[in-house]
Amino acid sequence: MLSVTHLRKTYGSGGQAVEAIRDLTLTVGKGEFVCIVGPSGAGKTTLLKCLCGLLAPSDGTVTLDGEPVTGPPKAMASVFQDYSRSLMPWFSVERNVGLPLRNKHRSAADRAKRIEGALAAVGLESFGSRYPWELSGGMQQRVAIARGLAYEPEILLLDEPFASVDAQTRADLEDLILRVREATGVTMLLVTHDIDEAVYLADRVVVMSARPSVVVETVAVDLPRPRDQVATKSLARFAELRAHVLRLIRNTADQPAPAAPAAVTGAAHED
Ligand SMILES: Nc1ncnc2c1ncn2[C@@H]1O[C@H](COP(=O)(O)OP(=O)(O)OP(=O)(O)O)[C@@H](O)[C@H]1O
Repeated sequence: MLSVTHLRKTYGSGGQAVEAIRDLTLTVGKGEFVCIVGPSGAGKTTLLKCLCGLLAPSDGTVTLDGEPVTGPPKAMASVFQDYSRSLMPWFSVERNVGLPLRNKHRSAADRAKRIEGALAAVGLESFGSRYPWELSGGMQQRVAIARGLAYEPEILLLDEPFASVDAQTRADLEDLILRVREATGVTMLLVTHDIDEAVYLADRVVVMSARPSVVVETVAVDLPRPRDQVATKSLARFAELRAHVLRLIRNTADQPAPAAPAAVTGAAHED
C-alpha cells in the first residue's frame, strides 16, 4: 500500500517560497486504480515527484508497504506526459523499453522476453527495431508505457500520460491501460486534467484543491467493470459522478487558500 500522510511541499524559502502542497493525506491500496485531479498548478506533479522519491517532502511522510520512500522505490515505475523528452531518439524502441531493466540484473534472454511482452501488451510487437522518431505521437507514448510495464512494477505512476495525443488515440490508450491493469493487477496512480478520463478509469478519484493544495474529497467510482468508452460514458451514474467532480473542482478554484492544516484535514475524507 502507498500511503501519504500530511504531506507538505514548499519550494524555495523566505519571500520566494511557493507553498505547492499544504496538507495531503491519501492511500492507494494494492491493485487499486486511483486518479488525481485538481486545478492547474494544484501541485499534482509535485505530489507524484514526492511519491516516487524524486522530491523530498517539506513535511509529512510517504511510505510504500510501510517503508519510507526516500528515493525511487524498486517496485515503482513512472510514465510522464512528454514522450518526446522521455524516449531516447538514438535508441531503438527495444532499447528504450529495456533501459530500466539494466538495474534489474537479469539475463539477456530474460530482458528480451520482458521487452517483447511489454511491446506486445501495447500492440507494438513488430516495431522493436524502429526508432521513436519513426513513430506517431500515440505510438511513442505506447513505447513509454511499454517501458514502464517491462520493468514489471507493482505500482505505476502516470502523470498526464495521454495529454499530448489526439482524442481517439487518448481513448485507445485509456483502454490499453485498463486492459493492462486487468491482466497484471498492477496498482495505478494517474494524474489527469480530464475529469471524464478520471471517472472512466478510476476506482477512486482524489480531488485536490487549488494551491496550496489539500484533498477536497475522495470520490468512490462505483461504475461496473469492464468499462467501455461508449457504454460506460452513457450511464446516468457516469454523468452524476462527472458532474460531482467538476463541481468540486470549480468550487475549489473559486475558494480562497485553505486555512490551518488541522482544520482542513478534518474536512477531507478518505474512503
Ligand atoms: N521547482 C519549482 N520551483 C518553484 N516552484 C515550483 C517548482 N515546481 C513547481 N512549482 C510551483 O508549484 C506549484 C505546483 O506545481 P505543479 O507542477 O506540481 O502543479 P500541477 O498541478 O502539476 O500543474 P499543472 O496541472 O498545470 O500541470 C505551481 O505553482 C508551480 O509554479
